[in-house]
Order: sequence, then structure tokens, then C-alpha cells
Amino acid sequence: MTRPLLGVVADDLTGACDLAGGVADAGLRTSVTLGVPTEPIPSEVDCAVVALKSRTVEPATAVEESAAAARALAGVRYVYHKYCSTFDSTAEGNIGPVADALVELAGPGAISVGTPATPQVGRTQYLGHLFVDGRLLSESSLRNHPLTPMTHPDLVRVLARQTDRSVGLIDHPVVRRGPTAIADAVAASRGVHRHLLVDATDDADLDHVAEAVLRLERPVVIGGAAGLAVALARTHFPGTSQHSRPSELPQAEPGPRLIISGSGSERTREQVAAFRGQIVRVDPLALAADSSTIQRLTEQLEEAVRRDDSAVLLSATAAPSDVRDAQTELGKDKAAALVEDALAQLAVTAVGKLGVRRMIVAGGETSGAVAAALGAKTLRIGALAAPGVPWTVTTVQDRSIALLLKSGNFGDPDLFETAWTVGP
Ligand SMILES: Nc1ncnc2c1ncn2[C@@H]1O[C@H](COP(=O)(O)OP(=O)(O)OP(=O)(O)O)[C@@H](O)[C@H]1O
Ligand SMILES: O=C(O)[C@@H](O)C(=O)CO
Repeated sequence: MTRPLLGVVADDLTGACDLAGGVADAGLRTSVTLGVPTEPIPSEVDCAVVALKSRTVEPATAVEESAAAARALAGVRYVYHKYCSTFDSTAEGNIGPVADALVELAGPGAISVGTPATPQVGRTQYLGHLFVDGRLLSESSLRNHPLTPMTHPDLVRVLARQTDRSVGLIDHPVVRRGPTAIADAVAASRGVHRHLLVDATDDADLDHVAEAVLRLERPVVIGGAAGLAVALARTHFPGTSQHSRPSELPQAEPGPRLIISGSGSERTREQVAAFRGQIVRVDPLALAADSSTIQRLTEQLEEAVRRDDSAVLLSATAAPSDVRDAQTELGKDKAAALVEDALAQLAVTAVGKLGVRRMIVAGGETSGAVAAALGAKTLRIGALAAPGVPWTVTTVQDRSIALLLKSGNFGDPDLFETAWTVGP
């Protein structure tokens, strides 16, 4: 029996979908489980993805859940630590502690090798510095992220602050020399560094890194965003791309459609601004001030859904200054929890009472909260509505629910209109 190529520990749900959509599109049979799996990985799977909600939790919790996920994935060829393509981390930072735990579990002498570079969505790493659409990370809109503001572009330093282990760089001149040079550089780093970040500015670089990684003496833990995972898929199983294959997902039942946005990202703000249908607004200050707010929102949502059959948008998305005001008044965690809980509760009402069967959710934390409240356990992966944003189907109480779980900065500005045309 062949072993799954990749067992992925993903720090948020939209990141899990991003990676799963990419590797499925490259031809890997892919499963997504929400939370640590309790069942063995099905033997026909090439890539088993475990979606956690560990990006913004206490480091000790992130470590405990990630280690449990890695143990549940025992037997895969490579454990893949999926973090964000913009290296999103809290001030304490969970990427370092989780990477430490995963190399520890991988066995004596293990090393982690990875890169957040995902050129398809404009993320590149050069001389250890991360760029977003050609701008330094710290000068991109990520500096205003509501939970994980990224104000330092030098990832070697960012990661080194999160771990006591030594962090090294395989720089672009080495990457450009090809897989042998990269593999030699990794071999020379064993015993010197415990974590290696690798530059990549285009897909050819990622293919070199993937080929080098597949040749490495194990134990090795691979780290990164979707880019390197997709490069591993196309390097390991060349010629199996699904681009021309129809989606195998079942058709969703007809019914009202809902978009839920708790994302603070710049791209989501553009998508909300471009949306022309009915919008129900969710405000953390109103939620905090009056416990009847959720009842009022429920009524507004019911009315909007019944009024006409176009998609309704339920949105907490606000300008960074408004988010900051709410955080100053309520505290960052309380503001986030109020919004996540309200959106999750309204999602449950939408499915249980209003007959919603197709839903777009914007924001990683928001998607995690919504999917957990719905009771989703696994996702089947379908067609991509945009790079990094696949349609998925989950089964909840014998009902198929189609979910498009969107990372904040992904998708074109008109995604909330166009995504339905490729959905199940
Ligand atoms: N108006 C608001 N005021 C304060 N916090 C908010 C507001 N709207 C949303 N939030 C919170 O901000 C967080 C946004 O994170 P989320 O991961 O969902 O989306 P994102 O900002 O696009 O990030 P990502 O790129 O990871 O998807 C959530 O915890 C959400 O509850
Ligand atoms: O890597 C990315 O950018 C996404 O998959 C993600 O994790 C955003 O939250």
C-alpha cells in the first residue's frame, strides 16, 4: 500500500482549503478534516489535511493541537506545517513553537525546511524578506491585520524571535542553482540550524525546492503556504492536473444563498464594497452594548433572505480605524469573539431555519468559527472559484452544505458575485 505523500497540519481553515484546493487541482486525492482526526486516514488519500484554528491561540495550545494532529497523521511520507503565505503570527507567534514541536516529533536530527512563497497569489520571498504583490510585507495591508499585524518583513528574524532553535536561510542565488545545490545546502545545515527558510520568487524556484525536498534524507518537516505543497504535488505526480476534469462534488440543493464576512482584510473590504445585494451589518460595539442585538440581527437576516432570492451579505467587515476603535473599547480578543460568535450563531440559524445550503465565508478565523458551529467535520474539495479558494461540500445532519471558505486577501473584487457560477 502506498503511503499518503503529505499530512498537513494547517493553522486555519481557509489556509487548509487554500492548500487542499491547490494540491487537488494538481491531481492529489485530498481530504480535509476539521480538528484532530479520530479516524485513520483513508488509504486512497494522497494528501490528508487537518484544519486547526491555532493561528491566534496561546502557543501552548497551538503546540498541543498541532502535535496531536501530527500524531494522527503518522505514516504519511511528509508532515507539512501549513502557515499563512503572509506568515501571519501573533506577537508571541505560534509558527516557531509549532515548528519546534513538529521537528521534535519527526525524530532525532530532524530539520524543518519551508517557505511561505506562493507566487500565484503574489507572495514571494527574497533574501529572507517576504513581499506581497511586490511590496515588503511590512508595507502591505497586512500591517493592519486585526489579529496578526505583520510589521517586520525579514522572516528569518521573525521566526528567530519565536523559537530558541537556530533559524537559517537558503537564499535565492542557491535556489537558482537548482535542486542539487538546495539539497546540498540543507545537508550542510543539519546540525547547525533546526529551521530553514528558503527563498522563492516564482514557480520555477518552488519546483526546484520541491525536487530538493523530495530527495532529502529524512527526517524532515516541510513548512510553508500552499505554493510549496502544490509544487511538491506537481513534482511528485507530474501530469495529473485536474484542470480539465469536471468537479466531482454533488450539486447543492437549491435555496437561499448567504455570504458571511468577518474578515478585516483589504481585499475583503473591496469585495464587500463591490457587492450590490442586501447587506446586514454586524457591529461588535452594538453586540457588546445590548444583548438583544443578536435577536435584531436574526430578524434582519430572515427578512433579507425572504425578500428576494439573490445572495444576502452578513458583514462585520469594517475599515481598520473602526476595527481599532472597537478593539480599544472592548479588547482585541473580546471584539473578535463577539463578532465570531454572532456570525457563527447566525450561520446556524441560516442553515437550520432559513434553508440556506450555499454559503461563502470570508476570513480564516471567521470560517473556523462558522464551520465549527455548523458541526462540519470533513470537507470534500471541488472547483476553484479563484486561486486558493475552492468550493467545498460538508455534510451536516444528512444535509449537504456547499461552503466557499475564503482567506481574507484572496479572490477578485467581484468574487461575491462570480463565485456562484462555478459552485456546486
Ligand atoms: N468590526 C470589527 N471589529 C473588531 N473585530 C472584528 C470586526 N470584524 C471582524 N472582526 C474580527 O477580526 C478577525 C478577522 O480575522 P479573519 O481571520 O476572520 O479574517 P481576515 O482578517 O481576513 O484574516 P485572514 O487573512 O486570516 O483570513 C475575526 O476574529 C473577526 O471576528
Ligand atoms: O496562505 C495563505 O495566504 C492562506 O492560505 C491563509 O492561510 C490566509 O489566512
